[in-house]
Amino acid sequence: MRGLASAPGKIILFGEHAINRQQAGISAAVDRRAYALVTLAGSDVELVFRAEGQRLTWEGLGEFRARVDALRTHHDLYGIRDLVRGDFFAPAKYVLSLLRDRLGYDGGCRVEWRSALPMGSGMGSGAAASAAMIGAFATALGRDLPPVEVAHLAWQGDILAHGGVASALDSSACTLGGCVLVSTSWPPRTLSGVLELPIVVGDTGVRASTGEVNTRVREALQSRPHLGMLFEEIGLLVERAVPALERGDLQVVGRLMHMNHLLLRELGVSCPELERLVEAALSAGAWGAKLSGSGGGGIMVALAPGDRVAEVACALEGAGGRPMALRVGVEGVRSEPVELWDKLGEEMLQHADSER
Ligand SMILES: C[C@@](O)(CCO)CC(=O)[O-]
Repeated sequence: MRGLASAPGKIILFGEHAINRQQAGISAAVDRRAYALVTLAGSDVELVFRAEGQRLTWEGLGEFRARVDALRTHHDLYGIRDLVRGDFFAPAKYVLSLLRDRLGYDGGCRVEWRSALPMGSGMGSGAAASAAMIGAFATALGRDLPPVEVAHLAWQGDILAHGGVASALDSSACTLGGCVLVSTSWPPRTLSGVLELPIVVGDTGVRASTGEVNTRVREALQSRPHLGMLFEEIGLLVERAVPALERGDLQVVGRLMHMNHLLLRELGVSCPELERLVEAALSAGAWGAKLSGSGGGGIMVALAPGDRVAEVACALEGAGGRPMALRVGVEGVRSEPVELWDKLGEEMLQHADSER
């Protein structure tokens, strides 16, 4: 029995880092997807992504989960970071072990991924991979899991991947799709009327692990506690951004995005490459631009008047970035026909949504 599912990547419009300090944030799904194929057979668990692979038993997976749970109980963030550093599949293994309990399946399985999302770029590659795996597993078993439950399970993987503390910003957008407001109360709220945002994404090409950037932020806060003020200011921007987004006042949204960027820069998570791209986007007429994701590299997003989008993309390229024309607010996790798997070559992965 086989099941195929896909989940979109994400951008963060507001609130990265502050979201992990009691503030709200806003993320949106974008049309680059991760795909997972689950084949139910045998008795072992096999995980395969590109040249990497791991084979283990459910018992081994249970032991792994117990180790993670002990570290989480003791809030041992360095322990979690070290565990994950050396194990590419750690988040998937953790989610899979939770999923096994939820679905009551303990036969063998092989999970394979193909993804159009660059890793360490701030596009939610990990959350999308988890969401797609959960969706594919449920599909293979002919079961239906409510999207909010998938989002919650995928979030558990991000907690590991992000070094012990993660928000539901990535997992919510990658699972529920659309544009979501994530706050301290569960579940996240889907924002209405914001599907056609004229967003241009610029990739710096610099890769940074969210877990490592999060650790740097935590250490910076220990030595300079006054930086904590920045999170409250970001929270205030989110409060203003929600109504502006819902009434379609994109000029205001753009200005608020840029203010968010300045606060993130003060926090120390920007880098020269991101600064160059943000500056280029603004000079080319964007209403606003900011880094998106944990920072330290990865992507930035610019919100621009429709007739400036091409110019902004051109400016990003001129400043050394790779512009991406992405649709924002696309569908979340979904089952796919299994036959699609063999067609997922490089070209298809780049345009997987637009070709449907
Ligand atoms: C930096 C951060 O806020 C965004 C990661 O995409 C981390 C998190 O939300 O877990």
